[in-house]
Amino acid sequence: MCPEVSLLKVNALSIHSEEMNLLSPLSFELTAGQLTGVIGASGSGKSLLAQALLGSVPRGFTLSGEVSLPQGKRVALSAQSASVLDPLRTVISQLMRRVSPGAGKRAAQLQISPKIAACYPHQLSGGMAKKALLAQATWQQTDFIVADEPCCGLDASSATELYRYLAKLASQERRGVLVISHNLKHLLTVADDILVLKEGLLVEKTTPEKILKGLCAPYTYALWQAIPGNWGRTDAAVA
Ligand SMILES: Nc1ncnc2c1ncn2[C@@H]1O[C@H](COP(=O)(O)OP(=O)(O)OP(=O)(O)O)[C@@H](O)[C@H]1O
Repeated sequence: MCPEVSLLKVNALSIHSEEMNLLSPLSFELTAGQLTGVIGASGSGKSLLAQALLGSVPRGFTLSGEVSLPQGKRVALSAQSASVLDPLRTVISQLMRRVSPGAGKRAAQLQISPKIAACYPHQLSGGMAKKALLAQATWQQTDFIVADEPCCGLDASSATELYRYLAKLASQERRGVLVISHNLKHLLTVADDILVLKEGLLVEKTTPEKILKGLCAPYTYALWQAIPGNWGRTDAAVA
């Protein structure tokens, strides 16, 4: 078994203006070879955190704090919206610009069909666009991948397949993978750690094991109770 190497350190990262805090100072570490989930209600700051990790903030806001990576390590973002794709290029021509050795194998795993490959962005369904966005991030062969809602819009079996693929990127390729998701049920299955955000604040960094035992913050527990099938349940230990 490979020893775990700390890959990415976040120290007091925040997004703010004179009037408001969008992301309050938060600190955590992400580890190579692990999949970390980010969960929280809509508007809790998940996408802002993803952008902040890559040094980007909304116009009029300031980024403070530090994101440090070992020298030579890089981060790729699989964005939430397909608007980041070049509207004038087919998916395959955009992917080939980032191609690297081994990309063919990953294309097969991600099942980028010839149909998706040949599409211009406006011709993609929501799920097809998600696969194209994730492929674009993984093909860059970076040491760290941030995937913002990679499975939103996918059918259940494609989503399960994609979560398994993300977990393999971490466990087999020893990459650090951060997955932002509304789907706590999937994250409980694949994540090593889970960051819980609420209104721009980091509630806690916890683990699926702790959540399933109910050993978590009340807000995290409420998210667990919101999973269809858990409504009204108070026995987290048998999720
Ligand atoms: N450009 C912006 N200017 C001002 N406020 C913004 C901007 N972008 C995001 N926000 C605010 O920051 C907060 C967090 O937004 P963010 O997109 O990170 O939420 P999220 O947790 O990813 O939500 P969702 O799950 O719905 O995608 C929201 O209240 C949002 O209104």
